[in-house]
Amino acid sequence: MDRILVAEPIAEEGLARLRAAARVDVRTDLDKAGLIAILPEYDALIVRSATKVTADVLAAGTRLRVVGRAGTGVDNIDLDAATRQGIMVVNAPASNSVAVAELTIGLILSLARHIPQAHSTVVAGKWERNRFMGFEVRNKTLGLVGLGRIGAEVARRARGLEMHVVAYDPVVSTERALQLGVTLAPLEEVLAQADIVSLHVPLIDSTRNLINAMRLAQMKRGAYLINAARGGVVDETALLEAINGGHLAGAALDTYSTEPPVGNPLVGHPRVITLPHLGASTVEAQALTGVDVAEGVLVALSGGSPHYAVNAPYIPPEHRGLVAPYVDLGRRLGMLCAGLVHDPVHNFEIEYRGELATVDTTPVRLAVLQGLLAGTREERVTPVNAPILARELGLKLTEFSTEDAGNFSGLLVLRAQTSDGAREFAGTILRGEPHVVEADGFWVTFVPAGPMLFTYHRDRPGMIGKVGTLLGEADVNIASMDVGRLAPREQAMMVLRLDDPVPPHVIARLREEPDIQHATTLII
Ligand SMILES: NC(=O)C1=CN([C@@H]2O[C@H](COP(=O)(O)OP(=O)(O)OC[C@H]3O[C@@H](n4cnc5c(N)ncnc54)[C@H](O)[C@@H]3O)[C@@H](O)[C@H]2O)C=CC1
Ligand SMILES: O=C(O)C(=O)COP(=O)(O)O
Repeated sequence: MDRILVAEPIAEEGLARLRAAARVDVRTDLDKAGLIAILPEYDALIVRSATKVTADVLAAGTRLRVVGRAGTGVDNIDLDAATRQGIMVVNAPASNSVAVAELTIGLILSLARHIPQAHSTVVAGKWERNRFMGFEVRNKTLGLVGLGRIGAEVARRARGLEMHVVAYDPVVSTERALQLGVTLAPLEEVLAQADIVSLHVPLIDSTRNLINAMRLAQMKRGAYLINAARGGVVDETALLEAINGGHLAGAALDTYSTEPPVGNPLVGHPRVITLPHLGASTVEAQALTGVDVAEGVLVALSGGSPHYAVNAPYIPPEHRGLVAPYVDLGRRLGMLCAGLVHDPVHNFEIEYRGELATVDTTPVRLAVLQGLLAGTREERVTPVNAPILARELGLKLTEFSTEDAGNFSGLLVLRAQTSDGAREFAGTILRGEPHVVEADGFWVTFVPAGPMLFTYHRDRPGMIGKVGTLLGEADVNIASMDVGRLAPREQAMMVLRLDDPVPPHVIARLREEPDIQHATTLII
């Protein structure tokens, strides 16, 4: 049974799903050294934003197949290191958008009416009704930087408050913006027009310190900044200067460059509202997040295609039933080809025929690459790191589709082009199970699974008996057998599926047979 380490609090709904399918340990007490010490025992790790899943943490996860982020931002996970190690990263980005948007509206109104500051004075026994003159947000302009899931939810709600909304987002279409009642504009115009600017971009290389001194200077004098995205998007020193210098009226922050923001001079500033990264902290968002991340992690552990995979392709539900068995077949076909073709290969070709020609076959390609590389590397090869490894090796792959699949509904063909010509392997799905129908140019039919023996031999009476006797003497049980040949008494291939691995001395004996040119055993 798979073991899952949950390193930060997630909702009971999510834990229940995980516990139904795996052994789950909730350990929210671990520091980095403690995490590294126990991670080798786990197949999956689940975190929120506080755990830094750095390259050295991932390196300790020798069994780790998936990291689940119970939330949206994955800036605390070293995605490159995870990808290189073949570890899938999944998150739950659809679950907390409304929670963050509602908090943002709370911050807009808090800034406009000084709600937190006024509350503190009453608690302190004061009654200062003239000190906290506010302004109405109606007819004011909200500038959004990032109009993705959260930005869009904020826009809808701000429109309900009768605000004008302008936004900068390099990928959002004008149609989408129009639907939301938002005017798109370049970043400097958004900053110049807005009375309140709110950030809703991910922390990635291109957004780090996006809101720097120059951008802050482009903001309207007396405007406010809200950051419930990530601290690293704002140059916090420049922000403090902009507030102290009087260019900005204030700010509201939920996120900081370092969390908790110990020693951060913005904390405690009379014109800065500070929250302890509460954007996602609603009962509803946490319940959804827990369930989404649990599902993603469990699908990843089962070798499937999770909905929210950050570093792996996603198969749309309508194609899943069709594509999933070919993903399995692709990996096995790749292993078979790598196991039987030992000549240098100039180029691999994948041909998708019949029903496969109509769907997105990216996951099949990744699985073929995984199969081709699986036996050649010290590190684990998965669909996540297979493309990087293939690129590093200079492996060339071309793909094409053909609608015709002969008598099959779909056919996956893998061809290895060598200087001696093409070596062809093909498979299909029969009764829901992957079957090879062509192995190295021979028409044989078998399920590629478990210990297998392949002989390349001359078709002669008694060959099958000889091989059977040798295996029998070594107590190797034969599960199934098939023979393909180019012509009677010509070149042939025998394929045996076995219940037990073939001992090396049996292979050596087979290779001594004058009519057997090659005998190879593979475990697929
Ligand atoms: N405070 C909190 O507790 C939470 C914070 N977040 C943060 O909010 C971020 C956004 O979340 P979603 O809206 O769900 O992500 P999303 O991916 O749906 O939207 C992000 C948008 O930012 C845009 N963008 C990227 N670079 C940009 C740039 N340089 N300028 C302007 N726009 C740019 C993208 O095109 C995209 O439309 C997350 O990555 C996370 O860091 C998310 C959830 C909770
Ligand atoms: O989902 C996100 O990106 C968040 O920032 C929420 O973080 P949290 O899960 O509350 O640590």
